Amino acid sequence: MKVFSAEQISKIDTFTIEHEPIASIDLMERASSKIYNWIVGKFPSPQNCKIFIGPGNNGGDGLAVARMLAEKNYSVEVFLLKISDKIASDAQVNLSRIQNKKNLDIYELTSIDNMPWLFPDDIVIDAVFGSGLSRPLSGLALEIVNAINASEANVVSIDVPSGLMCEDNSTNNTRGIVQADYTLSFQFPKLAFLFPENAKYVGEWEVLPIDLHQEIIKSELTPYKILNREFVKSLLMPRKKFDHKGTYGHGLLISGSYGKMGAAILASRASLRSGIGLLTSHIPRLGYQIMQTAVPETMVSIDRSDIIFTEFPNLDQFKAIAIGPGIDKKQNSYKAMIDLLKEVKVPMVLDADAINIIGEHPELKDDLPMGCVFTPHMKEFERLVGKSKDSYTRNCMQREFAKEHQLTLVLKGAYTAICCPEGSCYFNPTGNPGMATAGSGDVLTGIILSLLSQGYSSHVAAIIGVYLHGLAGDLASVDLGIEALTASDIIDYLPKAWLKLKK
Ligand SMILES: NC(=O)C1=CN([C@@H]2O[C@H](COP(=O)(O)OP(=O)(O)OC[C@H]3O[C@@H](n4cnc5c(N)ncnc54)[C@H](OP(=O)(O)O)[C@@H]3O)[C@@H](O)[C@H]2O)[C@@H](O)CC1
Ligand SMILES: Nc1ncnc2c1ncn2[C@@H]1O[C@H](COP(=O)(O)OP(=O)(O)O)[C@@H](O)[C@H]1O
Ligand SMILES: [K+]
Repeated sequence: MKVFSAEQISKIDTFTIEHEPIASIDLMERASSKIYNWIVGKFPSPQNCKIFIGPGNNGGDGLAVARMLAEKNYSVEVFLLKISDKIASDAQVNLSRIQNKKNLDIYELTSIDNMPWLFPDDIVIDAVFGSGLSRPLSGLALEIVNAINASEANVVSIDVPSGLMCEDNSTNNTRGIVQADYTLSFQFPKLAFLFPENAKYVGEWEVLPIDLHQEIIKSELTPYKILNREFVKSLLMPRKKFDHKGTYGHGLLISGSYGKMGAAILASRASLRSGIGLLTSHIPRLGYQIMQTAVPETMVSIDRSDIIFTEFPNLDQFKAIAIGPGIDKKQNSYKAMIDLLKEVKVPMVLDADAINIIGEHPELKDDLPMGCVFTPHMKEFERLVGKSKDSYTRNCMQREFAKEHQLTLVLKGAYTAICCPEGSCYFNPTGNPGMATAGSGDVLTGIILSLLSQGYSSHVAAIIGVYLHGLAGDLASVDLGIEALTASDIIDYLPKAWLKLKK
């Protein structure tokens, strides 16, 4: 699913009106009826609805929803915010359509002193500002938003929580944004919904399709997309009857150190559960018996060091290499990394301490081989790329870094973002907070190594890997719950995740 900017959404809106064609008031009616249906589905018995209306088309939607709910015997109070002399023309039409309606009262809000009391079981519908917000809230709008946030009512925001910019909130007034329980976004999610600091404003969000014109949706370009199963499935390469293990490549996994052999085992097991032909796990000497016992399917390459990574085997035989899970960042490991980066000629995944080593020795960024995939979590990202004060800025830095160094940069978390060398950014919808547990990142590294070894290109391996990893976590959480989930469970559910992805 594409994620467009507010400016693009307005363009798509205009194109739809001209080319469907449909009158703008009828498009507003179509959009509003989707909101109405959702509200009636969520709150089926008629309740008190307090609807706050701004001067633009978002307010127009709120007025149309008010009429529909009143006709369904909900008790509706409409509050018109007097913050502008202008009112959008379709909003004006919808205002005239609710005059003298049964179950519906209209009030003008000229000052915060007229603010109604909001009861916990009220449904507050926030139709103050949508995608046309042009500046941070101030004055009456700000006071009303604060009063809504101070209440315990159920808050449903139409299209966007009022006060939230659709993309960049780096200079916004964060105290002037509605904290919705539910946000119902027309046709597409907004980029801002995918950033952690905005979760408290957006609440649970849903996309309501309103049949905007497919032609422009297809042709309009955006760097931002949210992954879905159909797209990820379309990237899979079929396995053929006469394929053999050589077909699916030989991967080298450099992982583990004293006290962190578990990372090596998790990554190795995940790799083998993701279709790799042959796997060699390079580990410090102390891990030999552990690895041979825990993961009999892998071959083992032993470092001369008992406890850390200091050397690597001949690389000629490997189709892809992963380095990082549990390796630590001792001086000799850093030295071995320098040599490794010089010698590698195949795609490579760098995770955990491999990223930290590069963060501490930025000159290594100039030696990165083609086709690298980096998989940092937030802290590792900061060490590699730098600090940022908000997620939008971080995402811009991420895209820039991927372009500058021609690599795939995966920033892990909820809605993991995968930035590709040519500038696109995919957000992953699978996964859950149960995966916020030790070792789950090691599992992802193993999966991506496996896909690279099978011949998937770097960004495709990252996309499939991240989606599959989250899907396995989701399937595991259905059976096991969130609290008890471990990284090993994610591996155990990879078979089911593959089946579900290919279904
Ligand atoms: N996507 C679609 O296809 C469809 C979209 N639809 C709906 O349209 C919505 C977008 O409508 P919209 O463009 O009229 O903008 P909206 O957010 O209502 O407000 C703009 C007004 O607010 C004002 N204003 C802005 N910031 C302000 C501030 N801080 N403080 C005070 N005032 C401020 C601004 O004034 P100005 O910036 O010019 O001073 C202008 O008057 C969209 O979210 C969705 O709900 C559906 O109806 C149909 C299909
Ligand atoms: N709340 C969440 N929602 C979705 N995925 C999550 C969530 N928390 C963590 N994850 C996923 O779990 C993995 C955690 O990786 P990481 O932090 O590197 O763990 P570790 O270092 O312990 O292996 C990432 O793939 C991340 O996307
Ligand atoms: K709104």
